[in-house]
Amino acid sequence: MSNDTAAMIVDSAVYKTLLESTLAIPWKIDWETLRFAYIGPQIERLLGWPQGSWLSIDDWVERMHPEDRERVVNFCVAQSKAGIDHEADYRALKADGSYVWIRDVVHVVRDDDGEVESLIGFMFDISERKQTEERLLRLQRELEALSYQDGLTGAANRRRLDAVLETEWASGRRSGRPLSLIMLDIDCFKQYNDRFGHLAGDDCLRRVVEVVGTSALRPRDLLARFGGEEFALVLPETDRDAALRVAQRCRALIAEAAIAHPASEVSPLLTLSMGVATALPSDVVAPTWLLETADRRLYRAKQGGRDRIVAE
Ligand SMILES: Nc1nc2c(ncn2[C@@H]2O[C@H](COP(=O)(O)OP(=O)(O)OP(=O)(O)O)[C@@H](O)[C@H]2O)c(=O)[nH]1
Repeated sequence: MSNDTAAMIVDSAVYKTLLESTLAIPWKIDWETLRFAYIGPQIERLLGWPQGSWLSIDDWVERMHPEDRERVVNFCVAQSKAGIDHEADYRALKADGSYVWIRDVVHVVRDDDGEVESLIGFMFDISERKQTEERLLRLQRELEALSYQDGLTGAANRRRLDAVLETEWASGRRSGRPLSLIMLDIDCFKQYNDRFGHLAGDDCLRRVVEVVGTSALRPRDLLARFGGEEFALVLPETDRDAALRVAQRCRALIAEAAIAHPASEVSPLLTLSMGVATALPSDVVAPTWLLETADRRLYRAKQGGRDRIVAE
């Protein structure tokens, strides 16, 4: 044995030890036969399938989450055919039936003629990273939801109301369907607070949201807290008569809820005043027209003695 050969044998033993002692799992696939030429023994520790059970690319495909399979296989095959190094994240099936997130980093090896000869790569266990990513995504979604929600009542907040009004206005302009808005305000709420205290006032606001929330039943309807004890109900694709019926239902539901309000000037039970506005969204009038008109009508409902609806 020459010194060079002996050195090569020592080198390959060193490489093998190095490869098989890393957390990343090395592998090699022969491109012509699509069979595993090698896979690190660490694979058994990670996935539970013995080293010798990885025979062909089919074993790799079958041990992949069905939802990831098509995307990952199509992508890897296309990149390999094009001779492009690539990486893919997917869930690998463990022998116990659970899944592990894997990042496969693939190098395409070509022969002297430039033909693809084999694929070599490393599989990395990225479950922890994925879990962190998912946690962050969940937090982000929660934060997003919170930033569109009124903290006290859980109704949509002013920001969400403005955004929904804009999109529903645009949608109404396309569809030619009317958009309605009801402004609702609790009657003599100052006296309620004065009588029962601010915390009881907060509870009352929550209760009103709960009750009014059941009066508009379509998925696109939106109840938002406009500020203080004033709320807005957005009713897409709803004409004036239908909006008036929703307002009447609100009034009836609040009466049915029978929230005691002995300090009210209007009734011993809590009541609402409402202004209803309907528009055919067009380029001429802005969505603020709805807010202003409903608010003006609400003011007239207050002036007219409260506990009433003004719709024109
Ligand atoms: N508890 C509580 N009260 C609030 C909140 N926001 C606004 N208010 C109270 O709502 C009351 C609104 O008073 P006004 O604007 O005079 O209205 P009102 O007493 O309902 O009278 P009318 O609307 O004319 O019937 C004030 O006392 C505010 O302090 C809140 O988040 N919680």
